[in-house]
Amino acid sequence: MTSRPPRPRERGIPEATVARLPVYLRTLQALQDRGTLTVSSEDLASAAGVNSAKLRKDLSHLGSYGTRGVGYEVRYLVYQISRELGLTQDWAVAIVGIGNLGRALANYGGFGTRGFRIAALLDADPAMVGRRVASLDVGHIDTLETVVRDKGVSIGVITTPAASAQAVATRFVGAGVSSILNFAPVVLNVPDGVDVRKVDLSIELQILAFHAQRRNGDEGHGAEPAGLELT
Ligand SMILES: NC(=O)c1ccc[n+]([C@@H]2O[C@H](COP(=O)([O-])OP(=O)(O)OC[C@H]3O[C@@H](n4cnc5c(N)ncnc54)[C@H](O)[C@@H]3O)[C@@H](O)[C@H]2O)c1
Repeated sequence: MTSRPPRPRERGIPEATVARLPVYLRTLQALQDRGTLTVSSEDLASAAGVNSAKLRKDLSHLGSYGTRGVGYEVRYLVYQISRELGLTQDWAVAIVGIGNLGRALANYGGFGTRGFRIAALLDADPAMVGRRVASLDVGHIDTLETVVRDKGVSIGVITTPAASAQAVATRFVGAGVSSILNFAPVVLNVPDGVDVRKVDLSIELQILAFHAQRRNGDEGHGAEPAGLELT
């Protein structure tokens, strides 16, 4: 597990710089929304209302110097500033499939304290759409792309039946979500660069059953010869 990066003050970043970082961030996010990939220090400085020498000095405290002739990469700078401000710890999560399991996860209060915010709940069943679960209105699966964009969803949780899971995963990936937690009993195909974690309680139970069987067998028939292991 990685330790948290030192906070701005711990790293000796001047308070005046820290105070300007949210201004740069807001400006950069507006550029990002317009699809801008890179920005020169002059353009960023004028949009943020500071002079460009000050801006370059501020960003140098973050270890960000830009590239001569290109400027700063907007997306990376958004990430760097967010990280400095400690904003990267909030992960917006969308759950798709608000049945028994999806509802249980949505109602679990422990995610928020760990930086995971359930930002959206989606389902395909018209009887479920519009219902209120865990203080959120369940949205229709057809709105997935909009919801991912508007809520900044970075982790997708799939709790649909197996037959729907691949289609949901494909839509998550298409919407730019590159971290998926899959509870459906199916192997998902995703492109390189997308992380899928699969949770399967039945596998855990089978492992427990295996050990319990060995324990019971040992009690009933005497200990196995030392060194005999299943491979
Ligand atoms: N990983 C585990 O340990 C574990 C444990 C229990 C259940 N599961 C799996 O989790 C999944 C959900 O189980 P459940 O008991 O909550 O089922 P459920 O039938 O109660 O809920 C499934 C929900 O998914 C919705 N849905 C179906 N197709 C959809 C689609 N294309 N888009 C959006 N929503 C869709 C349904 O309307 C329903 O609300 C199943 O795949 C089940 O096998 C996994």
